[in-house]
Amino acid sequence: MPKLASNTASDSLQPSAVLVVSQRPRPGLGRILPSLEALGLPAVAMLASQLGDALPPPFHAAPQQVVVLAIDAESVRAAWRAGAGLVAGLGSGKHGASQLAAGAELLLEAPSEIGNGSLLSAYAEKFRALPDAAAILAALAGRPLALLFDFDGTLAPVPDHPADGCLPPAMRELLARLVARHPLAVVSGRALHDLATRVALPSAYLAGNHGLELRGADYDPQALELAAGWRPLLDAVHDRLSPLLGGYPGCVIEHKGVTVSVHYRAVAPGAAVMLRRDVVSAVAAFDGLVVDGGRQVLEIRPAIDRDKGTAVEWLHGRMQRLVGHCMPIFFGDDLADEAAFRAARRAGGYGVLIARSGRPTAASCRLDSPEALLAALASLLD
Ligand SMILES: O=P(O)(O)OC[C@H]1O[C@H](O[C@H]2O[C@H](CO)[C@@H](O)[C@H](O)[C@H]2O)[C@H](O)[C@@H](O)[C@@H]1O
Repeated sequence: MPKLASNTASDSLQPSAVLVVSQRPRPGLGRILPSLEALGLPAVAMLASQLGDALPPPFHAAPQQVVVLAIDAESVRAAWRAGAGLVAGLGSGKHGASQLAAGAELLLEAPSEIGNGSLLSAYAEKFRALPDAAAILAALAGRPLALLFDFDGTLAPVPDHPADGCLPPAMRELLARLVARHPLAVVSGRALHDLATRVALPSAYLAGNHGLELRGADYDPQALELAAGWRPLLDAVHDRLSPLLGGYPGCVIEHKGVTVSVHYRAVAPGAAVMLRRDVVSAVAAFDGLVVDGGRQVLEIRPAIDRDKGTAVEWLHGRMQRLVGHCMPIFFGDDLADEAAFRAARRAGGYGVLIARSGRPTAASCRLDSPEALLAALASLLD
């Protein structure tokens, strides 16, 4: 069966589910699920070892859309690594203190506190009031950093048409100065050759097609070979979708070699709902592909463990081999950037969300726009 991912664009400040997580099986845990469900959320209990690098998808929730109620410190750490939207602890005394020390953002001392709604309000407040990244970046000036950027919506304004995305001259000039001090990468959903032309910074690392294509001071032949093997399938899905999407005025289909984007920014809103449904059911006929949702775009890609997060891990590893320890900071704006935020966070760095207002995210701070990013980055040169 084809795998259809459920990465849909939602800016709601309400979580989609609560996971009750413990390190060891605890038969009594099921008793607290009804009080969580009374908050209006689906709730399931699971073991910390089931969380892995990203949360499993009960109810098709992305990690940042989930609250974890952790029963012990190890579960707090596992939830944090997996990118849960909010990590709360449940326990009192020393037990609770160890959960706070492990990174719990909120502590409920007893199950009776579940009903007070603090889980939901802490979740909404966290994302409504994401810290200003400008102050954080200014404090990092002079430290060894690895700077990793998304392209569209982050370094460059989102264009009306895919062909029009371009790096503003002031941003290019600033990046050229930054790359002389810090290893720097651009990690994009665009094809690598397209990205390389638009970025035009010879010493920057590049990742195209959401991490399926990588380019740096050296190459990763394994990743490139892997990507090439998927081309025939992507050709076939492109050929299937092209005539279908001809019936949707304004729709743009972009074949990027190993992924395909369907842009519906200019499609009438009512028709866009049908377009999304048609694309998902057409792709379901092809084994081995997933459809991810972005902002006014559907991204069709191979169902393999490569994304912007794996790209950040690979690039950061390469950079550290060249320059020694450096803290990764990933700047991004869209849902595909969440995996990269999680990877930066796991490596002890930061994600910076570029957005006019907060939304559930694994980023730890926010800037309003590419223009605000330009100003904040300049402080790294002070
Ligand atoms: O990962 P990124 O660098 O942010 O690239 C994501 C996609 O960017 C481009 O699409 C963007 O512009 C489109 C034209 O207006 C718009 O429809 C879409 O919503 C934007 O995301 C690019 O064309 C895609 O290939 C990238 O995957």
